[in-house]
Amino acid sequence: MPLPQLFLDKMRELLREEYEAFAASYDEEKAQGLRVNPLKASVQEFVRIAPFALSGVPWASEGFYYGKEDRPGKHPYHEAGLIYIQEPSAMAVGALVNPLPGETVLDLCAAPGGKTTHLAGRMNGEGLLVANEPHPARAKILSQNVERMGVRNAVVTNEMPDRLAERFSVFFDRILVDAPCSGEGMFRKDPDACAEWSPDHVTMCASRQLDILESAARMLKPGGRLVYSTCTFSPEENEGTISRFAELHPEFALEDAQAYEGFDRGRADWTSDAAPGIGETLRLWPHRIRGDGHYAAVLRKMDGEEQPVRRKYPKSLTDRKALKDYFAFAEETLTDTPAGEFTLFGDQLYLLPSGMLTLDQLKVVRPGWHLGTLKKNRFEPSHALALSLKGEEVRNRLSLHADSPQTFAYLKGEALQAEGPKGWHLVEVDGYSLGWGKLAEGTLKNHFPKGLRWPG
Ligand SMILES: C[S@@+](CC[C@H](N)C(=O)[O-])C[C@H]1O[C@@H](n2cnc3c(N)ncnc32)[C@H](O)[C@@H]1O
Repeated sequence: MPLPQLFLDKMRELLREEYEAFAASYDEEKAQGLRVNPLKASVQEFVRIAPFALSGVPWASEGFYYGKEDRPGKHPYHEAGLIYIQEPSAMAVGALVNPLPGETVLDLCAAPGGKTTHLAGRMNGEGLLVANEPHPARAKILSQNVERMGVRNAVVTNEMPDRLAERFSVFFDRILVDAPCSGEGMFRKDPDACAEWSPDHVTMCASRQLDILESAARMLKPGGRLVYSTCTFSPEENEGTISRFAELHPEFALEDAQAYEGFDRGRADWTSDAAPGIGETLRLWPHRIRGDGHYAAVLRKMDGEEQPVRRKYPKSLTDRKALKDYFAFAEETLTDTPAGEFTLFGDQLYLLPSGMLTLDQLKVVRPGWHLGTLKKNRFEPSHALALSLKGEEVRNRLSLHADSPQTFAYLKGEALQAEGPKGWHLVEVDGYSLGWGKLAEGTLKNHFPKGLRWPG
């Protein structure tokens, strides 16, 4: 699709002598990236077993470029949640948020989950991660990715930012606003962004970004870190949005966003009344690095009110009778029973991450770690539970190799022949959990979810 002429004219004016190199980058092959999921495997472990031509992405320790011939998205390791396919520049953002285990973190515009799963990996299952996405269908995909990556401590909500801000005022240590934008950096892969582009659309995006940041500001604790990012070049949505926000919020200061070779800085001369520190923000250009276009700013909330309201925490489910079948399953199948604050959504049983507030009256896709379904007189474990378990946490497992025909048969939904005790078995690929099977009389009934099965 041809690029909008008004866009090209504007870029020519901004970039001057660099414009030709920039324009030529749209005809070059896109850099392909994947990120290793440390909840499943260490980077060293993955590099040892991966059948791909990998080379490191300099700005993210978990990130790699892969070869032209590689198809990591179609490998069993992808189903096992060992990897997330992510555009390399996008990995710079999660690295800037850099949450620590135990912190309270919000990803406000999170679908499909590239950055959320990056943050979850760095949190190592400790603390609370709220991943929000207002678009319902996209929120569902976000939740599926959170599950595939075996994340235990995430809640997925489907709300507008201002609704979340009412509940979570002054609550988070770190917030990421990976804002909806005009997507100029994605024109190569997203023809819709290209077709939708207009100067008015850029203006509308900038105004929406400011609204989203306004809600984020209300939810951040004093001392907390706010990271703002876009995948567009327009100064209105980058230096412009951040400068307007800084004008309205003197309690926020821009901090130095760590730059790597080839990264550029935000341009004070590309917006009116540039915020002090706009030169500490980052611009990633496709003609300067191996990756798409991005912008990122790191802000710190220097002061502000402390926790203003009485918090409402969820009522815990104490009905041991309702949980009886779950505990029986766990005792029989797992070496250690996951426990804590349980909650039921219909017949679906979840464990809430610790420190979570009540989710009453909010739209929630996933209130925590999905354990499974309470059926009549029995408990059926979820796929999410399988993917979050390590082999040693399960009594019975069926270990397969990535290139074994049995692995592909399992992924297609076929039953497998197997020996062992009757009951639930964790199916693993090279030691990484892939899903459940239920064994009886030498046949392992396939519980790999129907919607995820590979074509036969
Ligand atoms: C750039 S994408 C996020 C990509 C995501 N962070 C990732 O790494 O996979 C922006 C997201 O913001 C969502 N969005 C649209 N309007 C929004 C709003 N008013 N508030 C919050 N998010 C919004 C879009 O549906 C989209 O999923």
